[in-house]
Amino acid sequence: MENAIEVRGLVVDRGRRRVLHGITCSIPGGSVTGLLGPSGSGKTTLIRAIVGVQIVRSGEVTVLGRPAGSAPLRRELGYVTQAPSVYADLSVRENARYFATLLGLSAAEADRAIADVGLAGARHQLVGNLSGGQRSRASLACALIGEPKLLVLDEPTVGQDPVLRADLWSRFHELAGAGTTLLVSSHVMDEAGRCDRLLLIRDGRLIGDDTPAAIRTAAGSDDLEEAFLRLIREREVAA
Ligand SMILES: Nc1ncnc2c1ncn2[C@@H]1O[C@H](COP(=O)(O)OP(=O)(O)OP(=O)(O)O)[C@@H](O)[C@H]1O
Repeated sequence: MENAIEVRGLVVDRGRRRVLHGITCSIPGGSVTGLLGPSGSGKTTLIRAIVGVQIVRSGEVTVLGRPAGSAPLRRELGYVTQAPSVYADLSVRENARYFATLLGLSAAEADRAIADVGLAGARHQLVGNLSGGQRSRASLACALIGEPKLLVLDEPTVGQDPVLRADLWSRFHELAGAGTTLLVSSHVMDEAGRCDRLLLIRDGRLIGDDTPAAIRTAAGSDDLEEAFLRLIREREVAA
């Protein structure tokens, strides 16, 4: 399958610190790729470079065949940040309909996205009165409107209960089955096994880029958390 994202030699400095040290990876189209790593390892920075809002020191990021951040990508890409980006003083439905209108889409598209994230029952509630997990889902619904070709989700399952998390992951795979590419960051290792591919990042360097099965085999552990730790130790020994 063709790659939806190509990252070559990406170096990013934030403040006075180098936070990405020459990342190179490819993300195949129509797949769910997990971006896993500890807090502060550079996941959000890599995501920001992919969505085109990060100043980069050097390297190249190509998204759907165009340089990251190019204007035509705006309609092709849905980005959900860690902080929900919805209006607190509007209802779930008003938010979704507002985003649909911006894209020239119908109210029905907005309602479908709300149902997709399991918020149909709360559609008339003000976003400001929702729980944190519901607010994240409202944000996700707005990103789903218009069926973007690429969905970049920064920790979308934080604060969700196990049933909803499972539902969201099923939805991600349905979307991928229909051709959407998803890049999903998480620091929850039990979610890693749900991805088609994994990018493991630590201290701004990629230490794994493969399927969960291949990462388990390479590290000699069925447990992905343990496999990740072994990969870290191997690199420390080699350094
Ligand atoms: N605006 C900024 N100015 C300076 N340094 C920053 C800035 N934003 C992030 N950093 C630093 O860049 C590094 C990578 O941060 P990043 O947010 O990409 O990590 P992360 O893996 O997404 O973490 P988390 O899982 O906690 O969200 C961290 O060391 C962080 O302190």
